[in-house]
Amino acid sequence: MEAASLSGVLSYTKLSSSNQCYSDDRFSRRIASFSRHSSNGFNGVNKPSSKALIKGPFLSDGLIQRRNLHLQAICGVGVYTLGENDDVESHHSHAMEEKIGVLLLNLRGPETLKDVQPFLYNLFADPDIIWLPGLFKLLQRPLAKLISFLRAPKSEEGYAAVGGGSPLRKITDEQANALRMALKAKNVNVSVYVGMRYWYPLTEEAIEQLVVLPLYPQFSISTTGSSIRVLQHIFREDVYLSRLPVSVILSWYQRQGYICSMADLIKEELERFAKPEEVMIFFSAHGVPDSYVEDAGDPYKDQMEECVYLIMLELKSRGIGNDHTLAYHIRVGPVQWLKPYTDEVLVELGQKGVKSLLAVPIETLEEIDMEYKHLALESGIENWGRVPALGCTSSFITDLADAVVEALPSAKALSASREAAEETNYEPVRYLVKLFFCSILAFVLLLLRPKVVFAFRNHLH
Ligand SMILES: C=CC1=C(C)c2cc3[nH]c(cc4nc(cc5[nH]c(cc1n2)c(C)c5CCC(=O)O)C(CCC(=O)O)=C4C)c(C)c3C=C
Ligand SMILES: [Fe+2]
Repeated sequence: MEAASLSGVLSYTKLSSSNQCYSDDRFSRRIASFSRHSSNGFNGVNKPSSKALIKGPFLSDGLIQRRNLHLQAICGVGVYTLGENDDVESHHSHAMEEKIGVLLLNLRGPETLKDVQPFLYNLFADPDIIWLPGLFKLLQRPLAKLISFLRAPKSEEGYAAVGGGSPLRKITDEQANALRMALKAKNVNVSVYVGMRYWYPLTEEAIEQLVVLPLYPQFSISTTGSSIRVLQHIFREDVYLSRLPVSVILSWYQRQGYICSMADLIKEELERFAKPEEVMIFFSAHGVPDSYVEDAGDPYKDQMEECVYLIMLELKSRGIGNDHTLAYHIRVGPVQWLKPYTDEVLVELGQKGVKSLLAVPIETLEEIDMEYKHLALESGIENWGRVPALGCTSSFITDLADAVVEALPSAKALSASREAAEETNYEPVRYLVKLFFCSILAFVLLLLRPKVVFAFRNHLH
């Protein structure tokens, strides 16, 4: 298992659809609601921290070298904590007796169609999602606005087809509850938090140790990485949090429990076909731009390929030797994304005479069923099946609970106090220069708007 401590849980706050102002780069504004599933059944929202972050509104990260360093720091093998202050004692003993919190990180999709554009804005305003070079970074927010408006109609169509909103929040809440129960069954009493907003209940409840569990099996800079980065900043702001022993589970795609649960689901769905042995197993994963992998060393592609290999190995050990393919969906903007692309592969498979196909989505993207099923059937595939999401499958949740227990001994304070962080990060002159350039560029962009809109529209649709 790969694990580390904090730094980005909050991008799930960032991706919140409910309030566009969270996209403001000040982390304090990103702290919105967060819900808790604890033994006493409380599930509430608290007011935001009054301790706003003092950092300048533009984060200084973004350079590829820095990203590489960041990745080196957080992609180690084994349970690893990101504590920056080596003086802080690591807590290896009595973990079970301490008051433990588990923080689940997941993307919070738009809950209604009205939320789609603000959700997209928050997503594109994230410097870990859209990387702009040099001074172009100053355009992040105006560009995010523009792209979100252009992309919104296509996204809305997708969400309208699945009931008008993302099911992720509900699924994550259910998983939180199931995980708490699974840990209780192992005699580990925890409070499980979802989303990571309003950090203060942790303080109020005197949580003594925290495990951060992103609900992404594979690590990517744009998901777990982004979240961890933001979380780390937030923790620096608070004396209590900066000392809290924390471990982060960076990825869990290779865990036996996850692999076996996926194999179980695939086997079950294969059996529904008239000739299971002739079915092509089609893994479809969310894409990332090529540059994430090529230039910044994002391990996502390698981890995805290894994950598919392990699932197929498990199936083979059960006597299932079907053909399989891995492709990537979601492309945004005029850059190369991981290939092969799901839509292209489906057409090719149909043309090659594949008649039966079982889609295995690695994330809960409902468009697999809508858009891609339609495309597959049009391309000559006759029998379509789809593996359901793992959701609260008990073998899967039990394995996540084991992952939490295994991560406990490695918890270590995040530390690096706010004062220290400010010294290194708060640069008022730099901030003012950026603000100045940003205003000019935003103004120019507004003047050019019709042309820019036209150019982007061609790429986005
Ligand atoms: C713009 C770039 C994007 C990157 C990079 C990216 C990485 C990434 N995302 C997920 C998981 C999910 N993404 C989801 C929706 C979604 N993602 C993007 C863009 C990027 N994602 C967009 C524009 C959207 C909205 C849908 C659309 O317009 O097509 C979802 C679905 C959430 C839901 O509402 O249910 C998930 C899950 C991963 C794992 C990842 C990097 C590996
Ligand atoms: Fe995405």
